[in-house]
Amino acid sequence: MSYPLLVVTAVAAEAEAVRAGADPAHVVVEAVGVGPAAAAAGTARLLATGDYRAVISAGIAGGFAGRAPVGATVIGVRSICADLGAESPGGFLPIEELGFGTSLVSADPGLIEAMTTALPHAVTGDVLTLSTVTGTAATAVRLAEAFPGAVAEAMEGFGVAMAAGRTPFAELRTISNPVGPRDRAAWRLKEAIAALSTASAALWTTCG
Ligand SMILES: O=C(O)c1cccc(C(=O)CC[C@H]2O[C@@H](n3cnc4c(=O)[nH]cnc43)[C@H](O)[C@@H]2O)c1
Repeated sequence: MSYPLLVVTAVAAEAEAVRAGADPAHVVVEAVGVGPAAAAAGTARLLATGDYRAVISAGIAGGFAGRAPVGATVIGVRSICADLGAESPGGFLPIEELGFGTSLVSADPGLIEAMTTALPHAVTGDVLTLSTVTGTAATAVRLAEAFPGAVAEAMEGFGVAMAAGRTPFAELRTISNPVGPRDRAAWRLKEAIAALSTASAALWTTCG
């Protein structure tokens, strides 16, 4: 028998949605906190204390205009830490240009294939990880231009991916709000959580 799949979320509401329809013998779901540091620390702790065949970072996210609308399901092919680097007079310098490693983790191709088969209507693309949620149109435009493959932004994927190391990794998101001017009251939390539950249940039929 193979090891279970580990799904890491930020908050309990996301974990409950992901658990829907999952067999706990095959899928373990844990909420570890908001942001890349909490995500990395929580994932590392879980991987050090149990055996898992793969790790998925799952939850809600902001969607880039014209790429992932509110209510969409997103499969992250790459998780990119968009604010890891340095400012310079000429603009943002990613960590790669500083010579200190990587800001990008590619998802496991086998997981992506299984997820796109289970979720044929999902949007596939890069998911940005940010410690600060985008709250202005100017930042949304800057990020969309700097990351043409980015369809969504959230706060945990890259942290989970870095902790996963050689364990196969992927990111699953459902869109609660557009990336742009902050309007927390307009976030479609209920709809995004429902979409996360539906997507997860579909996923467990093939990946669970
Ligand atoms: O208040 C609630 O009921 C509730 C239920 C589920 C989730 C939440 C959250 O606040 C989760 C925070 C989580 O959301 C991700 N997220 C969502 N939109 C964005 C965004 O535009 N930019 C960055 N992150 C976003 C993020 O991963 C947070 O961990 C509340």
